[in-house]
Amino acid sequence: MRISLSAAQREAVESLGRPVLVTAGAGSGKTRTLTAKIAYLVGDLGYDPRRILAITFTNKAAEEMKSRLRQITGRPPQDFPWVRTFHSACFQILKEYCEELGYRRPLTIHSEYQQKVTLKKVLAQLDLDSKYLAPLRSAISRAKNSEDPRGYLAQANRIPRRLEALELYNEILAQHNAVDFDDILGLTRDLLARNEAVRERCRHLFDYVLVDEFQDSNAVQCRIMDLLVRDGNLTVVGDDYQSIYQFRGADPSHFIHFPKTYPNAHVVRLEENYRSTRPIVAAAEALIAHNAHRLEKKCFSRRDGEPVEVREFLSDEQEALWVADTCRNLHETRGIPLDRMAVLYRTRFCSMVLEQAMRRRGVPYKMMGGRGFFERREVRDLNAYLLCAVNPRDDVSLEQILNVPKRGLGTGTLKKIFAIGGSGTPLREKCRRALERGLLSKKAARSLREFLDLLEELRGLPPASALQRVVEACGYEAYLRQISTDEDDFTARMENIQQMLHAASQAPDLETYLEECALVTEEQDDGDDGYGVRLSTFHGAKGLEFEAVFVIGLEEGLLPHWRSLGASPRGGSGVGAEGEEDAPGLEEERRLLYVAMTRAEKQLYLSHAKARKGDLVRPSRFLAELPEEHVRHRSW
Ligand SMILES: Nc1ncnc2c1ncn2[C@@H]1O[C@H](COP(=O)(O)OP(=O)(O)OP(=O)(O)O)[C@@H](O)[C@H]1O
Repeated sequence: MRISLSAAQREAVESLGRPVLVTAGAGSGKTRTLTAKIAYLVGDLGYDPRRILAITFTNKAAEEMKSRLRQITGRPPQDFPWVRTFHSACFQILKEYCEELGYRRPLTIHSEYQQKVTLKKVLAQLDLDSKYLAPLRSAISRAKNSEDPRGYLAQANRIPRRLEALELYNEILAQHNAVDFDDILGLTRDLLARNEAVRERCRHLFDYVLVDEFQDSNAVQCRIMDLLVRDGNLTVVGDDYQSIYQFRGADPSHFIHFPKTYPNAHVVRLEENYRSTRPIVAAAEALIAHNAHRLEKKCFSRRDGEPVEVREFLSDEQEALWVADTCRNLHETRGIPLDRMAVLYRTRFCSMVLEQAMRRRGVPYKMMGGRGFFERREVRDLNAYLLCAVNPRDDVSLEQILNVPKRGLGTGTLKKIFAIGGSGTPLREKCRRALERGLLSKKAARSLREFLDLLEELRGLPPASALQRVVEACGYEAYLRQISTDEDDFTARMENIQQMLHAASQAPDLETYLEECALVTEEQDDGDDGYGVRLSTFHGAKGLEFEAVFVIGLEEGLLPHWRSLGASPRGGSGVGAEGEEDAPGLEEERRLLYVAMTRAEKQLYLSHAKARKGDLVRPSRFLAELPEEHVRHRSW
């Protein structure tokens, strides 16, 4: 099968022999072009698909790309082992060479939960208030994604003793023979940069490198890419207008300066938008033109359509009811399926009023980006058993399940166990010593012995059997009944376990299963399934498209968000006269609105209320930047 391509898309596909930068607008077929290029390399030019590294933004996008490649080339997904996210690709390298960095095999990845538990311990050891947990976690994450982590952290002066905290945190990770999500990139960069033999071996793994969503790459990712590419065999694709992860360290300047970094680069522009109508594209273009930092391109659409509608409401409740009514109306009068409509908002709290309105009006809806699957309690608990089986030094996981479900190890018993040995003694060892020394009651000792034996037994089992064994041996179902709020909650949790069993049955061994879990932990659950209007944050809607889109809450303080401007919640102190605001922050907020607007194919509604959460608010300044000829204003 061949994909039909425009002349510009074909130019991007067939350009070889030097680095290619595809700078493209929203809905211009970026992913389509990248997939077509891989198919071209493999099908037309005879490249070995196993030697093509193609980086996607999410694991889901990697799966979609492989399934698309199967349709086009007829080759199964396992023929494309290097279609992966940056983290997943780097972890393949890191786990192979981890001994060079002083780790043992298997190297494990600490999840968000494990990271938080460890950081709480760090704060306690340094006598720091627990209020520093969130700021410390994000500062460490950003530091690890920068070129100079200690230098970066030194500036985060809101957090006392932060450099010591970083050191202690890294020490604990090393004791657990684990890395965190951000280390995966930083350590791979260090490995490739400092170890010439490893670098050469890794560079010769790939004949061609492609990167999707390049605008959201950070400094470390760009450096890794640079270290892996040979002979200019590189194509990056992206849209700097859609860079919305600066708060996480992404830096669109790598994209913007690509032609400077690679002076022989071939730049291809994809400017035709195949998704949205002309008024939508024109409105989004006019908005983004207010950003000073961007690569020039002229996006257009050939499809006619209705103007973008801007609505004003008295309150957020009124806005939400109108959205619910209009969704129903669009469904009944125009036949638009509810799951082809989306309501998008800047921050999560906006969804509460919306959900109430949807329920009142009986409009089915589906929240996107809820708690990630792997962060749910039952999933976390059961995986912790497997983590302990694989890594006897994973104290965080062991502590988590030592008495879950309850196995008669009371607080007194646990205290005795924890007191054995020094802080460097692994918890598993402490448990063993407690048994040897006969410190526990008969009942507690029997229970602990059974628990440790179970962990040993799990080691040798295939992943699905290991999970099943934990559920049975620990009476996990009965435990879930106790903690579930009602029958529906219990059923949902049991379904999650079924889902885990299915995922586990696809993995060849425990290590691979756990690695895959850890690598998707950071991704949001996208709520693909189920019928109903999609409710999502702007960030969660990245890459998606809907026939009708409602962008709500276009008010100062919410968009641009006060935090992005360095202001206070009510817009008071912090922001001075115009020009004093944080310009990069403001530009990122504008890009966020650009992303939200360009999700719409045919209908786009932008709305704001005069009062939100009971506070009086002003319309967003971005509304005044939209072109009058493509906008229709309506008030309540
Ligand atoms: N040459 C083409 N002919 C017809 N339709 C196309 C063409 N290229 C892309 N499309 C369609 O345009 C829509 C947008 O494509 P795609 O999702 O790949 O764009 P994108 O650039 O990744 O979008 P965004 O960055 O906004 O998420 C899709 O529905 C796709 O099928």
